[in-house]
Amino acid sequence: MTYQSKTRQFACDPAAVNGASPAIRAILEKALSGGEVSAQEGVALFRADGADIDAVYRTADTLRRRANGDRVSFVVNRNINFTNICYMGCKFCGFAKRVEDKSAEWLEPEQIVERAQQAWDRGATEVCIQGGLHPKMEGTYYREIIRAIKTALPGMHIHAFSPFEIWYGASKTKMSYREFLTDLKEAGLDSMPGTAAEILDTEVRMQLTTNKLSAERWVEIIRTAHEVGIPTTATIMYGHVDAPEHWAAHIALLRDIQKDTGGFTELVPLSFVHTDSPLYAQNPDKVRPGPTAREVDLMHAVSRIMLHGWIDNIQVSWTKLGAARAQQMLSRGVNDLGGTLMNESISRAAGADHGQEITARELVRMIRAAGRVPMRRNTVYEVREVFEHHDPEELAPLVDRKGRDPLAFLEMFPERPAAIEAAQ
Ligand SMILES: C[S@@+](CC[C@H](N)C(=O)[O-])C[C@H]1O[C@@H](n2cnc3c(N)ncnc32)[C@H](O)[C@@H]1O
Ligand SMILES: Nc1c(NC[C@H](O)[C@H](O)[C@H](O)CO)[nH]c(=O)[nH]c1=O
Ligand SMILES: N[C@@H](Cc1ccc(O)cc1)C(=O)O
Ligand code: SF4
Repeated sequence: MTYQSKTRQFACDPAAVNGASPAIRAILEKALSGGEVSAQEGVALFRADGADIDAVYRTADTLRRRANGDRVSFVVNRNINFTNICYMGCKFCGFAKRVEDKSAEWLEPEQIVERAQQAWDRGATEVCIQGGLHPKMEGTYYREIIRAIKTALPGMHIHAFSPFEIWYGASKTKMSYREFLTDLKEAGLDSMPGTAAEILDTEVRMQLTTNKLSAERWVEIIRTAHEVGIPTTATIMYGHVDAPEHWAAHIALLRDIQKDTGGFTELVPLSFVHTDSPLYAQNPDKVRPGPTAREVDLMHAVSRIMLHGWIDNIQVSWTKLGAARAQQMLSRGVNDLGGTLMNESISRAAGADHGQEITARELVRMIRAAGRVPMRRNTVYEVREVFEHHDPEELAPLVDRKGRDPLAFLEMFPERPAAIEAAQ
């Protein structure tokens, strides 16, 4: 079955393309009238300059408004990295530690459940769980984590395990990807992060990592997840040894998968954090220190344009960019600010300094300050509450589980609870 696009529309908006050069104008007009921007045309958009850049941004903003209106969404969630012990040696990663390292961490199922329970008590609807590929870990541990959480918190959405972790679990249990994914779904896995994608290009991957899942396997596992009914996010990690050709091909590949499966919920561009990354430290002449500001703007805008009608949620990662830049991306085609996260570690381990958590209240304020309407969603983009009123006193009491107003509930914690603060 082919997934049908819901938001393809066929009206060009001349104001968006005013002032652009003929070549760029033609591409943008095609996008605005419902046509598909090819990978080659995507490269031209990534290379846009001068007045062309503004036309790219205006087009992305117009398409964003058509797809999402004025709403900007976010999800109340907690990030749980159950181990940072990993020997895969991805060169860009500052998160992985060896068993003997002082900061090495391993969480038992009870500790994971305890963190999930604290998150639930603060109004979280999702736990986002990923970890290192611990050499001694049993492949059955992934299932164990899911069962432990679902037993204690049947209503918590479990967004967990990258395709690389699925590859690892399937190899260790000697199951096929389909069997392993079906088993996890049966245990309660609700959706998966589309991380481990990095850049889906063999030559780039060879420079980033020697042991990581190939691009072909990433695609195979993602397609299988979608086929067995597990939706996933999609990511691209950019700004290191890559170029516009890789970005446009990567986005076009995601679009092709989506046409077949409809299983992607969103795209999250992840800017490479170079500060404490071995990749940059070992080769500062060849590796870029993350994307430039212009590249960050264009990545969000061109993703919106190329994916329009196929993946209509473009998320900005505040952990990579910080709140102020994340807010600016709302005029570059972005309609989602991701999760509150509570404990962010992967970006911090690579040297990012944007904090561990943004509260729901802060996100609401950020979105309002950008003139948009905040919307709390669940992981699969179902609306949970819309904050239409600009006066916080007027906020309709938007009721979540057990009749509780989750924002009122969050207010009970003006400070982060000590247990959350202490958790790494
Ligand atoms: C740290 S891994 C955890 C899951 C699992 N170990 C894996 O590799 O799939 C999750 C993702 O974090 C991102 N990441 C790691 N280091 C990064 C860095 N220095 N800058 C930006 N993103 C990074 C990568 O996209 C990676 O796939
Ligand atoms: N956990 C991290 C995320 N997660 C993305 C969202 O919070 C969420 O899980 C998704 O929106 C589900 O729909 N993003 C980061 O950049 N860093 C994280 O650690
Ligand atoms: N944004 C990803 C998860 C993620 C986790 C850690 C990162 O460093 C980056 C991304 C997802 O939900 O699909
Ligand atoms: S990106 Fe994932 S697999 Fe690679 S070293 Fe880091 S934690 Fe391990």
